[in-house]
Amino acid sequence: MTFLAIDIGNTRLKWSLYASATRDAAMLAQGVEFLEHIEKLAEGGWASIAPPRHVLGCVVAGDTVRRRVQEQMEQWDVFPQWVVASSYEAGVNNGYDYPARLGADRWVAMIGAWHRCLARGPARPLVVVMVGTAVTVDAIDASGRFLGGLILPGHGIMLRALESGTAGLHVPTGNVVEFPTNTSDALTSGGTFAIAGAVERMVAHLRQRCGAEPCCVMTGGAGWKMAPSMPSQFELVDNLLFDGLLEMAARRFV
Ligand SMILES: Nc1ncnc2c1ncn2[C@@H]1O[C@H](COP(=O)(O)OP(=O)(O)O)[C@@H](O)[C@H]1O
Ligand SMILES: CC(C)(COP(=O)(O)O)[C@@H](O)C(=O)NCCC(=O)O
Ligand SMILES: [K+]
Repeated sequence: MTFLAIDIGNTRLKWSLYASATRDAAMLAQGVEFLEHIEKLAEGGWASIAPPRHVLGCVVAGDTVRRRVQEQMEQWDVFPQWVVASSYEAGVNNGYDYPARLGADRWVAMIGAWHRCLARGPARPLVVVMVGTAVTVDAIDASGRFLGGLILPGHGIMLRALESGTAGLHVPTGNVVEFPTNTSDALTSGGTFAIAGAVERMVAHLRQRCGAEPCCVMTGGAGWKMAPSMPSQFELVDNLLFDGLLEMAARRFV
């Protein structure tokens, strides 16, 4: 009864195989593939795993990528399900104007984070930050309603935008410092504090809106880069998307 969870972002595909589609399932195998290399999954990471009984994935990288990944599953007799954000799932209400237009990865991350915080105590408002190709900063109130969220460029996109829009900003990666005194540090610190600042504003807005201190969770491939510069209450969670997919799978595949 193994279960394969897949998270396809705009840069990388992440997958995780579980012994069952249940909340505390044992993880059997995990892998990461850059989108340029997803044709190799069937003969690479997925060649040696037992055929999964269920597959649930979220994809924000477009239909062509999704089809290419599905082709890699033809060796198995399984019909993958792909998450589409809806108006309600797994305890979370979706306040987006058009619920289905919310990125599936944001929806899954919020559901994972919501249950993670609930497992620790009474419901609190929640801020979920995902630092991937883009950065998203999403807010949920203490009743489980997604109130709305921010989308920002990620580190790579910010740097490329500055490089292509100016004549003099082609420099190596720098360090994050409070008062940068060279171009490299100025660019790296600018990007990092742009993200940290947006996050601080969202935490403040949510605290004000709900009148309670939010639970704060961060995830994503570039989360470790942001961690030292984040407001102190943030917890970095590597498997948040997979936690969310497991929550959903436990309800779908019973
Ligand atoms: N080893 C790495 N290789 C490439 N990018 C990395 C690596 N470690 C962290 N990153 C950062 O993580 C981002 C990709 O994170 P990820 O969560 O996989 O994004 P997405 O979900 O959008 O595909 C990259 O934009 C990069 O900034
Ligand atoms: C905001 C995103 C581009 C983030 O993508 P990622 O950085 O995870 O690759 C993705 O969630 C997306 O395409 N969302 C759809 C638009 C929306 O959420 O409003
Ligand atoms: K992502």
